Amino acid sequence: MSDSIWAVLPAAGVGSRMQADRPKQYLPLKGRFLLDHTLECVLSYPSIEKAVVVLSEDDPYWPDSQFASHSDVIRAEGGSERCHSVLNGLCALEGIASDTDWVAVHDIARPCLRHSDLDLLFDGLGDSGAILASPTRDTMKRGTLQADGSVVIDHTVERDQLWHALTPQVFRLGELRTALERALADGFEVTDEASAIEYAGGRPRLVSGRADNIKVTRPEDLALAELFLSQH
Ligand SMILES: Nc1ccn([C@@H]2O[C@H](COP(=O)(O)OP(=O)(O)OP(=O)(O)O)[C@@H](O)[C@H]2O)c(=O)n1
Ligand SMILES: C[C@](O)(CO)[C@H](O)COP(=O)(O)O
Repeated sequence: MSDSIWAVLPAAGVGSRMQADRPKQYLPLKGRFLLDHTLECVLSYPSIEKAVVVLSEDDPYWPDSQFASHSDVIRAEGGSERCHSVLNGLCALEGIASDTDWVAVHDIARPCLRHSDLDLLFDGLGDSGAILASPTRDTMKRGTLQADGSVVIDHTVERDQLWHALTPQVFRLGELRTALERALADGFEVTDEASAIEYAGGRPRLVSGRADNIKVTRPEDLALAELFLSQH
């Protein structure tokens, strides 16, 4: 790829679903912070120039990261939701990166990413960018919440071409920043970068990636991440 590639790593979440005593990105995983595994993968990928790590303003753990003083790490301040943190991260690249450069947004909470998947992703970029994704393996149901708090099946979702959106998600820096700003200004809910690009009329590609590129979200995910990392 001729254009430069930059990374933005949203890492300002509180990890409430993890029910831990600290944000999940700072939980121990194979002898180091979970986020240090993610940073090692991203910063060791030759084509990535620098990584913007988006941290909570009051993050007390970061100075103990192995990458706290790394020369290819740029810090940015997190926002109230993931999309705001990502936008802050994109803005931190202004004056450093060109609007036509590629930016790869990757959840810090996905430590099992492999370089082989990054190769596939960057080789598979379309004009509107691309995201790593994994085809659903299970029958998918749409539920309806009942008055008594139970959930009943409303219908079975057509499974053909149904994918789990993963990260990294890769777009042109200026295009993504503009799409995010517009979606947020319009009050459109943005849970991943592709949804903002879609809202702006873009049609990002889905690049099939490994299903073990999990986002550590719930307590049981940590042991799974440890198993997957042991297979690297
Ligand atoms: N305001 C926020 C919220 C989330 N994130 C980051 O976005 C990624 C995906 O979000 P998620 O898995 O939901 O993390 P949390 O928001 O921390 O988890 P929870 O929803 O359980 O609180 C994580 O790397 C998280 O650190 C962020 O940078 N800024
Ligand atoms: C970006 C993402 O990881 C793609 O699946 C997901 O949307 C993040 O959602 P979260 O609720 O912020 O974890």
